[in-house]
Amino acid sequence: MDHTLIWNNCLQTIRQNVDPQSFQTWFAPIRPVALESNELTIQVPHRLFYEWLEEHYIDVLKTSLNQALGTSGRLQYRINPNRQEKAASPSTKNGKSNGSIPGHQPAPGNPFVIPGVKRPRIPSNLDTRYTFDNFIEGDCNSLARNAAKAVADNPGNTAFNPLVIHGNVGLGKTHLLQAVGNYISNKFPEKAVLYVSTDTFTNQLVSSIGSNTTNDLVNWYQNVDVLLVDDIQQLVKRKKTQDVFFNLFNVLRQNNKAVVMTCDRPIIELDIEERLRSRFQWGLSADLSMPALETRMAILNSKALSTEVDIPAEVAEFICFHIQHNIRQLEGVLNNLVLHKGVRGDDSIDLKLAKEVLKNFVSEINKEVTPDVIQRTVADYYDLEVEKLASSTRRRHVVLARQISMFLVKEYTDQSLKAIGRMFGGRDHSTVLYSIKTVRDLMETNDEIKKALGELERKIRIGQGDGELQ
Ligand SMILES: Nc1ncnc2c1ncn2[C@@H]1O[C@H](COP(=O)(O)OP(=O)(O)OP(=O)(O)O)[C@@H](O)[C@H]1O
Repeated sequence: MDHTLIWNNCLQTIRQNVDPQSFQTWFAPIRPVALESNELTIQVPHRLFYEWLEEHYIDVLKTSLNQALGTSGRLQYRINPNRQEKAASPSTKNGKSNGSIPGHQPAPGNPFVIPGVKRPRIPSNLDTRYTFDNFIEGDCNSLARNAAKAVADNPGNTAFNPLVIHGNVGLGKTHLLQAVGNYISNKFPEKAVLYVSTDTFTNQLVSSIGSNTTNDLVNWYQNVDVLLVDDIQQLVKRKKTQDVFFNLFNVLRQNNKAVVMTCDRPIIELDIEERLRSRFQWGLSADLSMPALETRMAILNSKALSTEVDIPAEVAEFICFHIQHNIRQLEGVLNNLVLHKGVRGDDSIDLKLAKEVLKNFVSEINKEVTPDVIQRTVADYYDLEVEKLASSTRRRHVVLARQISMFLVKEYTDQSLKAIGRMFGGRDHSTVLYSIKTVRDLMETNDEIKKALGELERKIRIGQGDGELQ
């Protein structure tokens, strides 16, 4: 029997077992090429295609083969050599021509091209404003920043792949992701870099399913050397996107293509298929946490410099004291300051203006010194999470920060010893008393502590916009 006849018999069985769209997408492009000793060889357009078949249609393929060739029938895949060559050819990489060549399959369509608009290159979708040079480094981000730079220096050849950068809203994930792309685009112009949000990828997938071009979509993505995917938390609840992304990710990784992704939570907390999660965990996961006061001030100053505005140090400190959780908000304050300054027709940015602007960003600018303000100031000063102050940790620098906080709360507020104990993790009043005495003694004997307390008291007053600033 001839291979075409056998494959047509297989197709009949398959047609009865899969929906018409899947049949069209995954079986119509297959070509039978040989039949030898009960082994049928079929040609598939590309490697991902074959992996997809193995993953999703192995049972139906087996059944159809059993029916056509008996239980001893075997299946062999061959990847279309024309298609492979074409995918790797520089002309496709640069996206020069998507037109069909006689005897060849047409190159996969560029999913970023809006119909009717000619886009000759793979568009990297990069925003050139985001670079490593203008990313301010601090303890909060140094692992992520250094890992991103390592990928940028040596794309696809780092010890870890993928790199996942995770962190809360507005802490610089997209900035770093884009910085990787911009750096590589400059240093290795021959590399095809692509930045895509998970939402865009999903939309492309949905529209490709509608037009039966999913193969083209995944094939096109395989031409990318560096794939930068933003906001992978958007994969949650999108089963089909997870499936396609899983296969694409495998192919890219097998081919030493660099993959960098961002996520708003650690991968372990991402509710996605286990196989995908474990793939993501192969690489390095680096988090971005909230920058300490000094780093926030450095970021604000750097943004102010690039906007050519001058913010006095005390005003910057006042702003950064209040904007703690989101650098995007810090930029928002800066933009508003510039705007108000223009409207006022005055050149200076002072504390009064900063207070006015800040009212739109924080619910309350503290009028009085509260225990909360003190705790935040001390935690910031010692570069600790504020929760640590109420924890049971006995680490020396945490204990010192806790004792100083208790001392300051007693000095600046009318809270009782019992109430202070409660706010520091349910400690009893004698512990509070002991802490206060310890700090008093240290102030007498230890210059460093004395200096730290002076600085902390200054910060607490600045936090209120009080003290020597007015
Ligand atoms: N360390 C930093 N140095 C300089 N700019 C920073 C830094 N961190 C954040 N930014 C700036 O803060 C803004 C918000 O950053 P970005 O958009 O990268 O946040 P994100 O973590 O991706 O937020 P989202 O979760 O909302 O997508 C950007 O304009 C970015 O330039």
